[in-house]
Amino acid sequence: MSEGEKITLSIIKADVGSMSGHVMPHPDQLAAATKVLAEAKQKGLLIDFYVTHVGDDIQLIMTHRKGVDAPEIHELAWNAFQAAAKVAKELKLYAAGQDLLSDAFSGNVRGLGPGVAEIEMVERKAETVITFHADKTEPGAFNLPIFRIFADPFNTAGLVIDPRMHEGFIFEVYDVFEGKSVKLSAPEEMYDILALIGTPSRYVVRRVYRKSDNLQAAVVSVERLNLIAGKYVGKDDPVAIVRAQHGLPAVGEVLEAFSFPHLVAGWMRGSHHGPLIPVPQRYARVTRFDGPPRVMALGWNIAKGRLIGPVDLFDDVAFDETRKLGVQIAEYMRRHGPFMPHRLGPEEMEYTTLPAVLEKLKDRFVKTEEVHVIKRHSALLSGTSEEEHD
Ligand SMILES: O=P(O)(O)OC[C@H]1O[C@](O)(COP(=O)(O)O)[C@@H](O)[C@@H]1O
Ligand SMILES: [Mg+2]
Repeated sequence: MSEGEKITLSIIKADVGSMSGHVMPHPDQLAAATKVLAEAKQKGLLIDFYVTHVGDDIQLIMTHRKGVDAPEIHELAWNAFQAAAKVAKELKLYAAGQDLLSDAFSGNVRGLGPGVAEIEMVERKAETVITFHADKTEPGAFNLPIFRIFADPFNTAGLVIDPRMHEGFIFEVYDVFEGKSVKLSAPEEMYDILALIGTPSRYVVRRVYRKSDNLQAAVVSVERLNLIAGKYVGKDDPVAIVRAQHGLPAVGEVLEAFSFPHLVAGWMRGSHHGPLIPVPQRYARVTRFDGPPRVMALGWNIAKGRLIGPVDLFDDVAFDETRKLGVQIAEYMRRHGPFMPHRLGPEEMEYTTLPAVLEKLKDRFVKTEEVHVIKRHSALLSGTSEEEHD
């Protein structure tokens, strides 16, 4: 590979079945996916790859020269997931093939169930990259930390101190309901950015670019499984890629944004809020109430497409207090049982299995006197008659 040649880092992930409910995949599933990718590496389609999991989601981390959205790479990932799903079926694991929403591959895994984060880059002298892998949550879970990494000087000292990033960053915000995106500039438009991304169920920070030279610094998967399937099939469990160092936030600045276990949606049945807890690989399995939501960070250097690493970045005692606080918050939220704000609000519950339950009760509602009282009261307030108000 010559200097300045472009390579692509792709993470494609899916839940294709797991052991003991939704806790973690079986090692044979990882082995089956690894075999498919190893063959592709031997044939020269991939430069390098790494297979891992967070909770019940299998993560394919791949480098190649095919660019983003390349049909060959997406098909390869699809085949790897099919192989892992086959193992899940043989072992009678839970939810075998869950995220493979179609029987056939059709050129691109986007819209078929798996989550995708890809970035094409010209390798820098030392290309430091962090991949984030979350379980029991949605893509908007990355909004808060990504904002803090690239726009908050209280998190990222480099925004103030380093002239190479002092101009700030461009945020591409994606509306998952409309399929539209808008580019906004930080710090000038940071209140507008927050006006959108403070609603993480709808607006997701999809890509971030350094303003001075348009270098792409981050990408987040935006697939919302339930919106694709039209019903609840499992949670999105997003992934993200963040490039670091040398004119970008340092690795420590990137990780710092995860030192606060903020509340995210997606815990238990995709229907509850809980803290996002940063964990090392050994804790990347979800048990309490199928959670709480968690995120793993892997550190890499990329050398002519070769993946050097990973470093298990949250495997640091300095994150112990975050984890402790996260567990306390989890305990506090759990005590609300089926009540909001632990359970998601009605708008988001539309995309879970709750509507089927509410449907059954629909015909048992009868009009009551109180309604008239309320109507009369509203009519009085608005100066209309009760009939007019109807
Ligand atoms: O009704 P089922 O099939 O048991 O599914 C419920 C399961 O769905 C989940 O929300 C799935 O989580 P994932 O999205 O990580 O697969 C679990 O919390 C829960 O156990
Ligand atoms: Mg999952």
